[in-house]
Amino acid sequence: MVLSRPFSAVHLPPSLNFCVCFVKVQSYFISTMPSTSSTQFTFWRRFLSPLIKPRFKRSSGATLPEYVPPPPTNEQLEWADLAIIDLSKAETPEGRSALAQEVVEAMNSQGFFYVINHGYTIEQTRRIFSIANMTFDDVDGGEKKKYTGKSPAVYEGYKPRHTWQIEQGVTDEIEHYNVNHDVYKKDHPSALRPHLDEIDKFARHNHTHILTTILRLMATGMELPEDTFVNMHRFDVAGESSGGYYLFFTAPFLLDNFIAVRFMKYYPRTTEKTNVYLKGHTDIGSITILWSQPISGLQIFQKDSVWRNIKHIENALVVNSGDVMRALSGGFYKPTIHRVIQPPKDQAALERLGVFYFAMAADDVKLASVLESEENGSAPMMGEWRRERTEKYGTGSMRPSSKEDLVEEEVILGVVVKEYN
Ligand SMILES: O=C(O)CCC(=O)C(=O)O
Ligand SMILES: [Fe+2]
Repeated sequence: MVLSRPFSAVHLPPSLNFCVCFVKVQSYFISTMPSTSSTQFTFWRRFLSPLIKPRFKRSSGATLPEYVPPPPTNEQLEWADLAIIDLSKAETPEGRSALAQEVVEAMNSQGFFYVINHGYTIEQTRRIFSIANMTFDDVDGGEKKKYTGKSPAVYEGYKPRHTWQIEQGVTDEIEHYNVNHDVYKKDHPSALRPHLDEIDKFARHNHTHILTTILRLMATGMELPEDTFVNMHRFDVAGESSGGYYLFFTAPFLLDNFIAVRFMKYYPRTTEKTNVYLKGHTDIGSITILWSQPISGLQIFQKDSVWRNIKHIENALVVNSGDVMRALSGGFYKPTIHRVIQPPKDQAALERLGVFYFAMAADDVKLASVLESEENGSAPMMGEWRRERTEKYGTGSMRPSSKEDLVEEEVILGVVVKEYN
């Protein structure tokens, strides 16, 4: 540790000198913190950022290899009949109250819905898919290793293939790259750096336009004040804190918000052991925004106990809610079980590229129903839930349910979590 720079303010009055030294030592401490843990926080980074040497430069103008999406399947699968929410109608109060009812109905019937007119053009969306593809195809193994998430409790950076158990003796073929919604919070592989501003805009658009509108519609659908859920999903936790003594000195180290853009690539399976690529599950977080892509395989488990397929709609979003919305809404919005199986024959040999925005509440949000007036002491905090669920996922810790066939389960923080085969 080189102390000469942090302690270079020796000509200032002692009290000021102490402050400068304190801040600089803090800044050194924070800049060296392991970025995978929940101890590295936006507030301090923002506050001290002028004092921290940038770890990489932004640049732009690099060419982006174009990803050409494959055609949709020609096979006649059994498709789920999902509602289409036209987000452009949310611009007026009348439009919003009509859409809120549509969202409630869609959530109660299928649990998934499409969103169109979300504000991104086909060209903008295609560029994001090109960036996603490049993240897997144009980064070498050494760099991938360097940017692989260090903790199983946090989805950050790459998640390599073969880290989850699908069934006995079968692991996953899925590679991730997770980007915190605060895109500049961490360093990224060199191929991605010229495109960080574009990813940043994408994260902000997903958050401030799409997620926020959906959360408002869901609150309105429950006759709650429009911003009830939005307030729990602040883009920048620290930016909204009041700056009181406690928050200033303590809470920033405890708070974060693990909303992330996720790029995902499924590689074709070479073993015939199972056609399941991602086991039936409900999502850990609150809202999942899936940018529709043409390779089939995503299925939802419907009320008549039939798995039905999600059809691709060009430049639409496929939206669903997860465990967190169930908790916050007191069961009003229940998550729908879904899985990914091997794509149909005409697509089975293709790689399946996905782009997502996974929203979670901020770590300091208690996962209790907003309808309960009494404080629910046993409800977990978002941060605990996120860490426990993420850490246990795919480890094979689930056990067969004694009540339901083909279901495995375990109890996490007092909540029964299930997976479906
Ligand atoms: O790849 C997909 O289509 C869905 C993935 C998914 O359900 C998930 O990552 O939670
Ligand atoms: Fe999912």
